[in-house]
Amino acid sequence: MYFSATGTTEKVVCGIAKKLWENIGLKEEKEHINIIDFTLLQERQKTVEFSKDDILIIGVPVYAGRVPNVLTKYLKSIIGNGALAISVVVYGNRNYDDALIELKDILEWDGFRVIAGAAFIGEHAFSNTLAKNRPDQKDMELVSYFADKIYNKVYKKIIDGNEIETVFVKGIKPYRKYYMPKDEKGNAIDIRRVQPKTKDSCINCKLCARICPMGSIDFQDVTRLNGICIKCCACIKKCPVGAKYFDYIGYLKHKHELEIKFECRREPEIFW
Ligand SMILES: Cc1cc2nc3c(=O)[nH]c(=O)nc-3n(C[C@H](O)[C@H](O)[C@H](O)COP(=O)(O)O)c2cc1C
Repeated sequence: MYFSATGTTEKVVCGIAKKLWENIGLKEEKEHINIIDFTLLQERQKTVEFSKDDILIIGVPVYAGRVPNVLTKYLKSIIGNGALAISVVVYGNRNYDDALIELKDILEWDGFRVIAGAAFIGEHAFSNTLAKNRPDQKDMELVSYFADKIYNKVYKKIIDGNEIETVFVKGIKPYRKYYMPKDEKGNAIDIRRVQPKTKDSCINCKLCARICPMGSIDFQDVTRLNGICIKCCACIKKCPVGAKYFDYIGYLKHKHELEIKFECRREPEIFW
């Protein structure tokens, strides 16, 4: 299961699932694997329930150092019934702060047994240069290694007949506040009300309206918003003619600051 507005979380979660099912030796993958992409609003209106024999691999991007708050209600509605879970967060090379521990806590609240966790890095949604093209080949090698570790942990315990241990992941409780960017004078830059604009070059293909995770872009008039914008940047990064953009000065400064301050490559962290 994943939420992935710009595709990086999807790549990591599907990479782990693919390697895990290769290790298990599943041939007819469709019989055993169920992919739930809950990026779109209509998918988040369905109920999802697991059984004790399932393994869930679930990933969300890090927004403001936490699990995206618009997803909390949906994530808390998943019914675990004692299934095993692997929690994954993907962040844009700044930090994942308390997102991984928060996701693990939500899964436990749902009734899952969380046996592994990971924080991977994906190209930052705001930028075309920060963590560019990640997860890359090196990241995907670690994805495979992580899947091997999960396989060994589960397989060995099943053979030995022991309970599979739950995992400790990095993070602080109580969780820190949502990360808020600051201007040069130290004042908070609030980008919550910022909305994307549309250039005249828009070809009205409606892709942005179809992929908006909040269903907020008006289908009849794609320059209008009918709901909230979470700044996921799906409409910006996926527009075939580059017609969507943000021009709010505080947002642009924050993006520029991130690109400079967090230029140095960070590496994924895995826990099992
Ligand atoms: C609203 C918003 C807030 C974000 N906050 C953070 C953050 O706190 N730390 C960080 O390193 N990356 C942050 N990012 C970057 C995303 O975590 C990163 O781009 C991720 O790869 C996006 O996942 P996706 O491609 O699956 O949508 C943020 C992105 C958005 C859209």
